[in-house]
Amino acid sequence: MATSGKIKLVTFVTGNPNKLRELNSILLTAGLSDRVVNKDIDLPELQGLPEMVAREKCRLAAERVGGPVLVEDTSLCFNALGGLPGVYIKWFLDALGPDGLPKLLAAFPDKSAEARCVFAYSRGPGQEVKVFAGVCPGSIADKPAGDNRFGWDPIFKPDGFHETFAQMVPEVKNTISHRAKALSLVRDFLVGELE
Ligand SMILES: O=c1nc[nH]c2c1ncn2[C@H]1C[C@H](O)[C@@H](COP(=O)(O)OP(=O)(O)OP(=O)(O)O)O1
Ligand SMILES: [Mg+2]
Repeated sequence: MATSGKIKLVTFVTGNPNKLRELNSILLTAGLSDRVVNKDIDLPELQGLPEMVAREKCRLAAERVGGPVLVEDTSLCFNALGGLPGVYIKWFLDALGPDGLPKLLAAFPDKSAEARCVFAYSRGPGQEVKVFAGVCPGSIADKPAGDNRFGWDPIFKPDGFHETFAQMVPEVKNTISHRAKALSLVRDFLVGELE
């Protein structure tokens, strides 16, 4: 376990292959994708504020892996609902599906929303946890549109675009998304952290 100096590899702990694919393509352009390896460990997720969820996930991942880890937690916040479903989006999506989510906003004229991504990094068990957040403002479409490959992508339209994330080519999503914004901070940090 590295406690000082530089590290060789970081383990990105996630069970979500779509997150992994996006991370790899975003970090590839920075020449860092071969320094991040994946492990699918089912970690318990404390619920609460997004940053705390990511920090706790990271602390547990570091204990399980015994070395440098990266995790992330993603939220989808509907402004008319005071930020809900937020960190609970996974359970709302599982229960309602992408076509059920817009119905939560049926009674509200305000369809605005924010996609939020918080990455958390630690060098190992008991080590400091650093967080990197990215936000993408947008709105919730009335109906799903596009490729139904990744979560709520078919109902989220980022501001400035007429398409949902699911209708975009990956290069565009990966330039403007919540994950891309958080990963640009992660990338700058990892450049100094990796040997
Ligand atoms: O860019 C995205 N576009 C569409 N959907 C997304 C995105 N990013 C996460 N999602 C979905 C996955 C999960 O239903 C929920 C977040 O929950 P979250 O706990 O962070 O993800 P997860 O459990 O799938 O993977 P992990 O093993 O990293 O915890 O939103
Ligand atoms: Mg999860």
